[in-house]
Amino acid sequence: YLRDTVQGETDRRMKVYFCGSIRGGRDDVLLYRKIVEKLQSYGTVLTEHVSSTELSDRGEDASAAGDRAIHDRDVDWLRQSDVVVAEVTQPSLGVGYELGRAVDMKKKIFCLFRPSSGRCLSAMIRGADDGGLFVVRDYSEDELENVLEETQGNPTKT
Ligand SMILES: O=c1[nH]c(=O)n([C@H]2C[C@H](O)[C@@H](COP(=O)(O)O)O2)cc1CO
Repeated sequence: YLRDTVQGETDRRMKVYFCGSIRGGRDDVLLYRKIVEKLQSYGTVLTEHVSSTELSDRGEDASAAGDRAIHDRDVDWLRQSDVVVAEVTQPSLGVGYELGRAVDMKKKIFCLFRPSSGRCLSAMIRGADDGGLFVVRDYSEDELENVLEETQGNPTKT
């Protein structure tokens, strides 16, 4: 039952903050979709919009809310979250910023990177892996199902 509840709190679902590139580029949006669907079997994903194919690299409607509103809402969600899961293959300033803030908040962080992209992950992300609260996991697309199930780095195991 630990799967969809927070340890010691059987009355509420785990809150997951998912990070993925938006203005940094939407190349991996279908992968974000798959990750978010999987995470939704573990708990509530606060940032489901990140995985929406409707959302372009312009981001959410900034005219209605403004970038400040997006920022403040997201930092608030980050604070509320039990775990942060980030797909970090597509470089994104916003994702890097969220991860830095999350480290400061001492959140449990799980980063997923695909070496098959040919990219080399930022040292500020790979180098933040401490084998404890901050874990970076290299994976390939066909491993996606298993990677979130694994004990080591599994966001649902505390
Ligand atoms: O419209 C938005 N809504 C939003 O929630 N974000 C947050 C969530 C994503 O994990 C992250 C993406 O940052 P960026 O847009 O710099 O790639 O920032 C970012 C934007 C646009 O920057």
